[in-house]
Amino acid sequence: MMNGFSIARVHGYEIIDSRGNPTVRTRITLESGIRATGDAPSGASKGTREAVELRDRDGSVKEAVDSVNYYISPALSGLDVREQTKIDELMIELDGTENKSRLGANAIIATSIAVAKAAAMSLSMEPFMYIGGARRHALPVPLLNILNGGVHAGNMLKIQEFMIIPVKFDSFKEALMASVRIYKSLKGLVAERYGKVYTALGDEGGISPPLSVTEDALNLVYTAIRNEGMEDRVYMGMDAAASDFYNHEKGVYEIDNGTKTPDQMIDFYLDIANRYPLLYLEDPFEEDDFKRFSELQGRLGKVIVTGDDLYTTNVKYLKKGMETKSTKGVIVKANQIGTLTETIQFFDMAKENSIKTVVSHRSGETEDYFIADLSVALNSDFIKTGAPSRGERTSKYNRLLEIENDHGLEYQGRKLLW
Ligand SMILES: O=C(O)[C@@H](CO)OP(=O)(O)O
Ligand SMILES: [Mg+2]
Repeated sequence: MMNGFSIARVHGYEIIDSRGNPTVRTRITLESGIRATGDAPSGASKGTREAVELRDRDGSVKEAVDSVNYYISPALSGLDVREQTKIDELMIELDGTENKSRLGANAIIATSIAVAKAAAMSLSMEPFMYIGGARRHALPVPLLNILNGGVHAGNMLKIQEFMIIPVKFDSFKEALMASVRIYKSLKGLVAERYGKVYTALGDEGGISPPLSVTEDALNLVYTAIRNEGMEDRVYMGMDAAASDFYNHEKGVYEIDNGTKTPDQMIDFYLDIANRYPLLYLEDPFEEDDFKRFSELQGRLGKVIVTGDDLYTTNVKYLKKGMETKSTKGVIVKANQIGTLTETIQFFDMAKENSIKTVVSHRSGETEDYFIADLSVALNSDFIKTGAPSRGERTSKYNRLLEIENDHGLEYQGRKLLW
């Protein structure tokens, strides 16, 4: 039956992401006249098990846009926009492949997000309240990637992300403002040590100084934390994104101007955790080495070893990770799996098993702040959304500030000190 919640039109078109690459935007128009959009973000250091982002040979996403306009649109027309699960399942069925390679995960996730936003709007609800329902809502601890390496930067650092984690604060705002001070202090340090010309930013807005050795980057970040007198309240994190510097033929990691065997990598991380206040370590090994993730997690105690490329937001691989006790943390990226429904299933499975959750952006983002709402909706422990310096990252931070300002929710930081 047609009502105000019925989908009148689903329209896809190309926009650009933060690297200037074309990506998919879906706009949903309801019979009531309400309109909402959803954008597909895009990764650079992708896991091989991710759902497929359809990209044409010329770099455009015209084929994915066609999927929205010629396949998804007619199938969704007339459906009640509040039926998120039914709509997501319909798109999965319409695609018919294991990895969403026919319609494209970019076409499907943009639509899935637009559906949720349109439903929230038509109920006059904040997206986080609509998606989270009766769940407890709280503000996540941000993992701020303030120094960039790997495939996100032009330097020779192999570790992709060096993060600060403002845990011991009473509010999200205080935590964020302290982090901004550390970020600025880092920028000053780099200018002082290498010259201002070296304060260029990487893809996620972190400084990308001309370094090649992990230790130098860690030292810079820790010095910035200490310069601000924050060493008792702010921890450190890294995303190695190790699949990107693993040499499959030789079975070694190419890092710090040399190579390390997987066992040497374990010692390398243990040593870092001994000398720095490391709380978080993402993708320390290549994406098939569940066994070493588990060994490292066992030996690192309280450090949250986290799987990103390891799981690709897919319950199938999370189950495997749980069997092998591979990690205490998971990255949650909606476009890795392709629908909101599957993303939430993955999130819930992690949470039910006491695994720490990190709702995350991609290195190619748009200004849409949807993941900020998603993190609050699901009561995620962390949000990973880059440095506090570029619009596509600050839109998420500013949305979290807005939610805190308007709803005064609790900050997850103190609770994390288990
Ligand atoms: O590895 C990661 O965690 C992400 C986001 O930081 O990078 P990308 O989107 O390039 O996969
Ligand atoms: Mg990662």
